[in-house]
Formats: sequence, structure tokens, C-alpha cells
Amino acid sequence: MRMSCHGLFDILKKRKTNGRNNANLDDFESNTGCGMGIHCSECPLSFRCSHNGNKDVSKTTKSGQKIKKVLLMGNPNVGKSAIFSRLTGLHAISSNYPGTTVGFLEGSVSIDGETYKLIDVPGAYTLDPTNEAEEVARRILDEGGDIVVIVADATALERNLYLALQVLEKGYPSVLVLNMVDEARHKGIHIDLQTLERELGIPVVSTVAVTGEGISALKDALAKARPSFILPMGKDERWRLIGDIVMRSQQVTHRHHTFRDRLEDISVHPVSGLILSLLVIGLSFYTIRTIGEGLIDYVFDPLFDRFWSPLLASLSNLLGGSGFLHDILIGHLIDGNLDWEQSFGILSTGLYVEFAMVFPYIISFYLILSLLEDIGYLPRLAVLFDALLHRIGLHGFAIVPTLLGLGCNVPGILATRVLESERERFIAATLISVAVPCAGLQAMIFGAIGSLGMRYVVVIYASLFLVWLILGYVLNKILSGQSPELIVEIPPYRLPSFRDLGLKLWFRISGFLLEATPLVLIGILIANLIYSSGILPLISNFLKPAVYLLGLPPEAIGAILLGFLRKDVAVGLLLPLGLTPQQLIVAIVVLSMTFPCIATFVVLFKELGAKRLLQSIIIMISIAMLAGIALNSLFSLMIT
Ligand SMILES: Nc1nc2c(ncn2[C@@H]2O[C@H](COP(=O)(O)OP(=O)(O)OP(=O)(O)O)[C@@H](O)[C@H]2O)c(=O)[nH]1
Ligand SMILES: [Mg+2]
Repeated sequence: MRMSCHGLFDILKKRKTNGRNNANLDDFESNTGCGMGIHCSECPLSFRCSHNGNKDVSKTTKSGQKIKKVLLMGNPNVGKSAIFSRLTGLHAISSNYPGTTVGFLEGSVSIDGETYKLIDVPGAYTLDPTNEAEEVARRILDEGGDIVVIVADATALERNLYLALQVLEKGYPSVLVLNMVDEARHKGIHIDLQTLERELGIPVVSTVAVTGEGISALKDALAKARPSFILPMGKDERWRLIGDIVMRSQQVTHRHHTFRDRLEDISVHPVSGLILSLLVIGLSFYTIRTIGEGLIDYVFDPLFDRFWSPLLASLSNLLGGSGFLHDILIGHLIDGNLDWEQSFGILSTGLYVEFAMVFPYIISFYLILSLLEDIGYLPRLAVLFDALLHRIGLHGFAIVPTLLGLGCNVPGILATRVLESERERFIAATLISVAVPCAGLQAMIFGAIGSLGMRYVVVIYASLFLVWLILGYVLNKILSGQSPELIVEIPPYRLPSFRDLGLKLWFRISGFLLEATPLVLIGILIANLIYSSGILPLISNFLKPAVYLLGLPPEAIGAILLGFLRKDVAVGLLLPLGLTPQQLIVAIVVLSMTFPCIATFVVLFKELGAKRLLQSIIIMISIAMLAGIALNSLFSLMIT
């Protein structure tokens, strides 16, 4: 059965801009999502994998055996990372939306005495790149490999064959993996592997990466990889050949609409979809908060109070109750007692801020985010919010980096790579740094100000959201260019694999602990030293005009400046200052918007370059001051 080029292509929405209609695959604006790139090889914080700029295609082991370089390539969201994880035993993050992998990962596997180095290449629809992730894919292929494993989604063979043919035309020994055959079976799609092998001239295996089905056949097939007889051709000819191949190798039988199909329709309908999205977002926030608070009240607070507190009390006695070392480690005793939030010792406030205030929310946030990712809800949000996001110069898919930024700005900014234009990346990255508070900061917002009244928390979130909207709108107006139309491939809803979900959660929270703990402890140490050294009044004096305009006491500036190290620590520093709720709101809003924390700063530099970073910083400081002054004036008016 022959289907049209886009018959299998689940494009939910396409819009015309400048009279261009982008339904064509070759100029397909593959603004395809984004992902949790925190572990990717190009992440400055990476410690799990290495960047390989090495142009040598193959290396040798100590025993002189040649290591074969295998590239795992294919369209976005076809299961490349899932196959990579199955083959190497490493954990590459898989999520149910296109563009999860934006850098690349390396791992190795030994099969029958042969060692293979596998590279999980970012997804691409074509070898004529339309975004940064596709450029990375193209570059890696150009660097060469011994074998290319082309991963295709069996439910969308026609679309997937485009890239497959382009790769085969290059003449690399290859293997085709038809992944997701479980879903193809449900959809009544049957693909004859032998016919496909004959048509393409390379070995073809079918797999279900999430269960491991077919993975051993894939391992065997690596040794049989061979170049295809397919020669380079033009675009039209390629599509004609794809049509012929699909007609000969694929059969589709009729099936009835399922509940899942109906739910998929409801989720993107302009009315029911919006209602559902508000429900999902509301429920997500509620669950995150409930789980976070539950963990604090029933696990972490009791642990600190019952177990850690007596240990620190003994250590405090041992150190004589005061002195330099005592104040650094245990902190200052308040009324003869330890105060988790105000003592400022590395072992007291340092560990408490990290584990009992921020960590519980990190766990609950990533649990819910990972669930939404794996079910496949995020691309649907992208479609629903596309119209709003276009008003602020962004493609609908920018919602995904933004949501990731709510966990940590670093992966959020990395994920902007799949946005097509440099202009869009700049807007998205700046908006994330300015107005998207990371989970650490949010945990502290709830901890510091939530207890005084939820209305104060609402004011902070409303201020951040308003700035996000207005700044986006203004940047969209003043920066030249336009944001491209939304063409998003919407994956089907999938039941998450709880094993993979657990692994992803573990990966993210352990990453948080490894990366954040040293910075939190250093932050507390520096804060402690600054406060006891007496240099704070000097800095505050220098910044007096700003302090005056913001209506804050001079010490608050010290805390805001320390936000450069860690925002959550900085909020912790505001707590002992005895600020009014209004002052706390101003300080937290200014703190959220001024500088990104150091980790985000490094990523911004890497992604935007020095000139754009400078522009972004100027925007951040100006907006932070404007928002702070506006809020302070508003509060003064309300009081008088
Ligand atoms: N049902 C089913 N789901 C699968 C299979 N393989 C992967 N998935 C799911 O498909 C989604 C995409 O998988 P990934 O491994 O992230 O895909 P990818 O090709 O690496 O995606 P990008 O990095 O975005 O290019 C995830 O939700 C996986 O759990 C499969 O064989 N069957
Ligand atoms: Mg991937």
C-alpha cells in the first residue's frame, strides 16, 4: 500500500509565514523539541561522558585490536537513545518527544570478541541541517564511522527512509533497525524484513528497545553490516524510490479508534486541549508541592532534628562552642542553639539548605516532569501554546526548554539548541535566565515566603510571568527576523517504562547532588566569611543608590550578589535579615532576574557566545532593576 509522503507524518499544525508553506520535508522546519541535555558530551558540567573531537575513525585496544566506531543515527524520537542504553548498559536519557538528545553520547560494547564504540547521534530528519542538533548529526557522519546503524520508527517507515537513504548514499557499511515494532503491530502495520533487506541491500532487524526484544539480533547484525548498492540521487528521485520500497515491503490493515487515539485528539483540540492542559499543569504543581512538603515534613526534617542535630551539638561542644573553625563548620549559635536556617555553618545551614529545603523539591519536580515527558504530553503543550509563544518571538516548542528550565536552567538552555534560528535561541535562553526560576530557587521561595502567606508567592510568580511575557514581546519586536512556523511531530501517548523512568529520575537527582552540593557548601562558606569579615558594608555602600531605589537594607545586596553562586543559598541569606514580606518579594524578584547562577552563566557563554551573552546580561540587570523598582513603588503606594 502506497501512502503519501506525509501520510504517516503526524504534523498537527502548520502555518504559513511569508507565503511559505513548509509541508515539504526538505525544508522541513524541524523545530523539534529539546531535552535534558545535562549529561550530554558538550555540557560544561559533564562528568559522565567525553567530547570526542577525534577525527580518527577507529582506534585500537591495548591488545592491538581495532575498535569499530558505530554511529546510531535516525529521525528524532525513534528510540536511538533507548537502543544505545540497551547495547552499552549506560543510561542515555530517553523522553517521548523529538530532540531529547542534542549533544552526543559515547559508549562501548563487546560482541563476540569485537569491541565497538557506539555514538548516540542527535536525531535528524535530513542530512541538510535545519537546526543545531541536525548540524551536529551531519558533522558526526562527515567525520566518518565504520558502521552506521540507522534506527527507524516502524510506525513511520516512509518518513524515516528519507534520512536512511541519504545515509546509504554515502556508502557506509550499514544496518537498518526497525524499532517500535510493538506500536506498529498495534497500528496494524506489517513490514516484511526480507523484502526491505532486498530493497536496501543491507541487513534489517526489528526491535522493541524498551523491552529489549531484537537487541541480540541487532548485536549479531553488526558483524554483517555492509554498504548498500544505492547511489546518490536527487530529492524527487529519492521520494519516488521510498514510495516504491514502502509499497513493496509494508502492509497496513484497518483498525478501529482506541481510547488512546481519542485522548490524543482531545489533548490538542483548542478548547478541550486547553482545559486539559490547565488541569495537567495545576495538578502537576499541586503534586510537586505535596510530595516536596511530605518529604520535608516526614523524612528530611526528622532526619536533621533527630539524628544530625545531636551529632552537631557534640561537635560544637568539642570545638568549644565558638571560634573560627566552629563558626565555619557549625556556624553561629543563636541563643545557644543551632538554627538550621540562620547559623550559616557548612554542616548546619549548608547541608540543611541543600537536603531539607531544595532536594525534596528536586525529587518531586523531576518525578512529575519525567512522567509528563515519557507519556508524551510535552509536545502537545507546545502545539497548544504556540500562538501565545509566537507573540513573544518563540516557536511553540520553546515550552519544552522552558519547562526543563523550571528544574535547572542549565538543561533548559542547552535544550534551546533545537530551536531553529539564532534569534529564537537568544530570546529563549534570555527569557529562561531572567524569568524562569530553577527548582532550587522555587523551593526556597516556597520555604521562605510561603509560610508568610501564599499570596506573596503568587505575587513573585506573577511578576516573573509578566516579565517573561513583556520581555519576550519587546525582544520579538526589536530583534530582526521572524520566528518560524510550528511543525512538530507529535509522538503517540506511551505508557512510561517504570524502570526507565526510575533510571532517569536517579540520573537527574544524582546529577543535581553531584553538581549542586559543592556550590551550595562553597556559597555558605563564602557568605559566612563575607559576613564575618566586615567587607559587606563596603560593597553595600558602593551600591547604595540601587539599594535605596529597591527599598532594601544594604545587607540584602550581599545576598543578591551571592546569587551568582547559587540562587537557593542567596534566598537563605535573605532570611536572617528581618525583611518585611514586601521587601522579601522585591529582593527575591531582583535576585531571580539579575545574574544567572554560575553554571547557567557558563552554558549561556557556550551557547550564545561572548557578544550575545553580554547583551543578555545587560538585559538581565536592567530588567531586574526595573522590576524591583516597580514592585517597590507599587508596595509604597499601597502602604501610603
Ligand atoms: N513502545 C515503544 N516505545 C519506545 C521504543 N523505543 C523507544 N521508545 C520510547 O520512545 C521515546 C523516544 O525514545 P528515545 O530513546 O528518547 O528516542 P531518540 O531517538 O533517542 O530521540 P531523540 O534523542 O529525541 O532524537 C521514549 O519515550 C522511549 O521510551 C519501542 O521500541 N517501543
Ligand atoms: Mg536520544
